[in-house]
Amino acid sequence: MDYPGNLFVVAAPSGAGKSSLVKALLELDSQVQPSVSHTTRPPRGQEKHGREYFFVSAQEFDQMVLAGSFVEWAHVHGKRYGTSKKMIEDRIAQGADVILEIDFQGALQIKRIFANAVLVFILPPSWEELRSRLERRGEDAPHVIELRLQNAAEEMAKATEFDFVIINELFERALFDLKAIVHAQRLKYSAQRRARAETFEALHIP
Ligand SMILES: Nc1nc2c(ncn2[C@@H]2O[C@H](COP(=O)(O)OP(=O)(O)O)[C@@H](O)[C@H]2O)c(=O)[nH]1
Ligand SMILES: Nc1ncnc2c1ncn2[C@@H]1O[C@H](COP(=O)(O)OP(=O)(O)O)[C@@H](O)[C@H]1O
Repeated sequence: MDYPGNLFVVAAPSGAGKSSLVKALLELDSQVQPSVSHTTRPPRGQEKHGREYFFVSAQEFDQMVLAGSFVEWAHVHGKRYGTSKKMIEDRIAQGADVILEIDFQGALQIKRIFANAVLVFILPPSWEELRSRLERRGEDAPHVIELRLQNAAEEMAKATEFDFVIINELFERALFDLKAIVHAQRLKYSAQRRARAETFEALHIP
């Protein structure tokens, strides 16, 4: 499918820093809009319904699956998470750039549907640092942190299937890399559209 806006997908193991990086990007770049997913996991301390996620019951999630409302959805860390079709299609059709913060299963599904989507994987600098970031964040119970660390190895093995990998050691450096990817994709896409318009004009295709 071809839309005027770009689609960026950021995935990472829990605690690698993807939410912090995406939040910082959104503050710097008003052309990028977030996609707010639906989830069956409970909200954390400061999270608000409709801002970080739409927090829904398992039944509400089932209804959305049955209604075909998700462009992708997946089981992650024992809960379900999904991206609503309307949320992204409306925005990229209007020319906005949309960024999805989803897991690797969702990212690979998105790439099958939107071939132009740019997939970025965020890695932590080390296992020790990943654990200490999850502990310092202080939002998850110890057993939840253990489950997230157990899942991290399988998730990180998928990094090779992504278009870009960023190592989030120094935050500002990682943010610079993410901004550069967004900028490069915009330039590439606008050059492609210009070339196509010129070809159509030369061939007298309206
Ligand atoms: N497939 C899919 N994954 C999602 C979606 N929304 C969030 N996730 C992923 O679910 C995982 C857990 O997210 P969350 O509970 O917020 O924990 P965090 O990764 O520690 O911030 C992360 O890998 C998210 O990227 C979605 O709509 N679809
Ligand atoms: N480069 C970094 N150096 C040190 N701490 C970081 C860095 N990036 C993020 N953090 C911190 O690590 C914790 C996890 O980050 P978060 O963005 O919530 O990760 P994710 O969304 O990938 O689960 C947060 O407390 C965040 O402030």
